[in-house]
Amino acid sequence: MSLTLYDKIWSAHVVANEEPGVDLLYIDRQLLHEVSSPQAFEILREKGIQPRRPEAQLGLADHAVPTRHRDRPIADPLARAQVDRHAANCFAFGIRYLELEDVRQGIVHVVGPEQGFTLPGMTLVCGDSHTATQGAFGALAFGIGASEVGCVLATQTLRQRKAKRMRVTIDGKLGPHVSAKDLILAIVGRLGAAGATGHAIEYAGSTVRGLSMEARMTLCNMSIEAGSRTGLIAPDDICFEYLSGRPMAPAGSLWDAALADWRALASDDEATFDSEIAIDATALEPQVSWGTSPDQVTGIGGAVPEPTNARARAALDYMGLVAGTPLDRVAIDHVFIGSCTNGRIEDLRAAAAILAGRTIADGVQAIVVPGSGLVKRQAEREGLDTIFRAAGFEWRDAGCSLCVAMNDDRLQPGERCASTSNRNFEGRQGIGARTHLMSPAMAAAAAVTGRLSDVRRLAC
Ligand SMILES: CC(C)[C@H](C(=O)O)[C@@H](O)C(=O)O
Ligand code: SF4
Repeated sequence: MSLTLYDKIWSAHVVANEEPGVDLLYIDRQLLHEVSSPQAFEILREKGIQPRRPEAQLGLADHAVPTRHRDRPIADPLARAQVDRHAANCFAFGIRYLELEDVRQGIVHVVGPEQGFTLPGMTLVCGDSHTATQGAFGALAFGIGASEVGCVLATQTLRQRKAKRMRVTIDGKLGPHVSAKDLILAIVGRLGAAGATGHAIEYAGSTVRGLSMEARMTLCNMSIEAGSRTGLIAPDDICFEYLSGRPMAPAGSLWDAALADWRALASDDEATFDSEIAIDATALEPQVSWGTSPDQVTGIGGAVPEPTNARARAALDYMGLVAGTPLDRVAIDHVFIGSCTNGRIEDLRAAAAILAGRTIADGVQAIVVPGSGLVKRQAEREGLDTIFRAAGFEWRDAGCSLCVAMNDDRLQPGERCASTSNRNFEGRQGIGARTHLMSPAMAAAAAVTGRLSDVRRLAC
C-alpha cells in the first residue's frame, strides 16, 4: 500500500489502537515553555509521578521574558514568577532547562531545530500551536493542550485522532524579494482560517525543495493559521546538512544509521491525499494582511478590499481602514522583526539587506528580536546588528516579544505595526493595537518609508 509521509511517521509510533481512527502514539520529544507547562507539572505533583523520560524533554522560557536589560532580574513580578516557576519545575523533575543567560535560549520553535533536538521521523510536541514549525524537518510536530503536556511527561504517549492528508504542491521560481512568508500568507489566504482543519498538510513541489531550512520552517509555522495542527516537509540533503553537527543530533555511526532511515521518509509516488492544492510561485507578489485574521491578506499592489461579510467589516473597523485605500498608502507607527515565523538568521539577513545604507522614517519605532541567543550571536558576527542600529532599529535579546503581548513589549491602542509574526488577531500586540503581517524584507521596507510598501520598488 502506498503511504504518505504522515502515515509513515504515524504508524511507526502507534503503541495501541484505542478506537477506529484514534491511536495511542509514542511521543519522542517534548519542548516545555513557561506558559503551557505549569499545570502539567502540577498534575505530576498531585499524582506523585516522575517524568517517564526526562531526557526526552527540553525546557526554556520565551513568551514572558523581557528582551532588554537581561543583566538585571526580570522587573515584572508576574513574569518573573512565571519564569522562575518553570525553571524550578524543570530542575525539580530532572529536565534540561536553558537559562535566560544561556546563549542557546530563545523561542522554542527556533531552539529545538537549532540544537538538533528536532529530528526527522520523530513525533514532537509542545504546548504551543506553532509546533508545526518543526515539521519542516519531516517530523510529526504538533501543538497540544496543557493537560496533554502532563500526559506526555508522565507516560511519553498521547491519545490522538488521525488527521486527513492534504498536500500543498508549490512549483515555480519565487521572484526577487518574494519569500516563504509571502507563500504561506497566500496559502492561508486561499485556504481560509479553517480550510485545513482536521488535515495534516504536506508541503511539496520544486519551490519547496529549493527552500532553505529557515524558509521551510516559516512555511510550516503558519499551518495552524489555516487550521492544520501539522505541517510537514520530506527531509532531504538540505535538511541533513542543516542538522549535521548540531549538539543534540546523532554523531558518528549513529548519524550514518539515522541518515539511512531518514532517506526513506517521503510520501510514496502513488500515495493519495484527501485534498490537493497547487500553487504557482512564479506570479506571487509580496503579501500583506489587512484584517484581524491571517487569512485576510492580499498582494501589496492591491487595496483594502470591500468587506463582503460581517467578519470583514468588523476587521476593517478594528484596523481603522477604509475599503478601496491602496495598501501602500497605509502609514505605520511600529515595525517588529522577529518571532518563530521570521526570527532566524536568514530573516535578519533579508531585512538587513534592505536596511543597509538607509534609515527608518521619522516617527517610526522599530525593533529586531532574534529568535534565539545563537541567532543573535551569528547576526553580530556578520555585522547585521550594526546595520539595524545604524538604520534606527533597537537590537534586542531573544524571546517572543511583540509577537504576543505577554511581556514588556506591547503597543498602545490604535498603533499600527508592520510585523513579521504570524497572528494579527485583535489585541495580539496590545489592546487596540493593529497588526499587518508580512515578510522581513517587507517589514524593513515599511520601516524605511513609514508605510506599507512594496520592497521591490525600494530595492531597485
Ligand atoms: C502561549 C501559547 C500557548 C500560544 C500558542 O499556543 O501558540 C502562543 O505561542 C501563540 O503564538 O499564540
Ligand atoms: S513567537 Fe509568537 S507565535 Fe511563536 S511561540 Fe512565541 S508567541 Fe507563539
